[in-house]
Amino acid sequence: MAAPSLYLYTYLLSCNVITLLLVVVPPCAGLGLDTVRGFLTREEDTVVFSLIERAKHPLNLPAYDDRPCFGPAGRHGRRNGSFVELFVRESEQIQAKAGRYQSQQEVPFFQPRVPFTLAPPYNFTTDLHPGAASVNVNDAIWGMYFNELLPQLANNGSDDGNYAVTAASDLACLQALSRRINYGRYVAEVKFRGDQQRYTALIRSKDKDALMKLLTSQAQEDVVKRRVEKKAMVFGQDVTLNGPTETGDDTSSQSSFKVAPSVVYELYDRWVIPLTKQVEVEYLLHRLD
Ligand SMILES: C=C(O[C@@H]1C=C(C(=O)O)C=C[C@H]1O)C(=O)O
Repeated sequence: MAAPSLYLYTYLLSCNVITLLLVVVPPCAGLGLDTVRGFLTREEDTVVFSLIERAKHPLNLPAYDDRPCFGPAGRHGRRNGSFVELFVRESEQIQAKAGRYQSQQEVPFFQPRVPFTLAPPYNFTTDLHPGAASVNVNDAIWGMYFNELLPQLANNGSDDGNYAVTAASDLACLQALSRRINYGRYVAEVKFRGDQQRYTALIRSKDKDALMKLLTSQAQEDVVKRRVEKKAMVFGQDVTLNGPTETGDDTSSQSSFKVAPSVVYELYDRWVIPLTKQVEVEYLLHRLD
């Protein structure tokens, strides 16, 4: 049985067919720049809606206190992070058990402690290079979300004690942002496959600046920022059956939208796009591992 395949292999190799196949056919066809950009465009909807949801609630500061007056005490009587941290950690555990992180598109903020047992296994596609697949910037996303974005997002109402609902909204925002930003791994994979020679040279010389320059498209970034600002205007209107929508034409003030479109623009400008590009560079640096 083995002999014919060995002969065939030797014959194909001698014709350089295998080498040709390996070079011309990428290991996972079907992933292209249009496809990955289409994914990012759809993710914008999820990000904007999650921000609109969180903006319904007041800040609810006690939920973010590292020494909360509620929640289980940790070992030696020490508190185990804030209520929100606990909420995210435990929610991720059940989602890990249900298989969420079997997909490479999903990256948890905390290491899952439990095996995936709740659902039948699914054969997720593995488009990423194994040596680079674990690259992510979830720590930076966590800090940015709580320190920079949330204070601009939450409404000005007083504490309503509804911490579980507030934390669930935070989790939705964090997961949407994480999926969007860490999807930079897929974008980088596509760009690498599209220009292997140039990327390989820069990866070998570990030239981060040149990699950043090569993967950047300023025109695309401008489109993305203007589009998310517009989505915040369109999705953030009050819809009524009588006459035109009550708010939301381009001349309305920022405060008449559920989330200020300028906050969404700035979020993408200062954080989402730069962090996505950071993921792309980090991924590429491990692309030949
Ligand atoms: C994601 C891409 O790579 C970079 C990052 C972008 C983004 O985060 O939206 C947009 C353009 C590029 O500078 C891309 O080319 O689409």
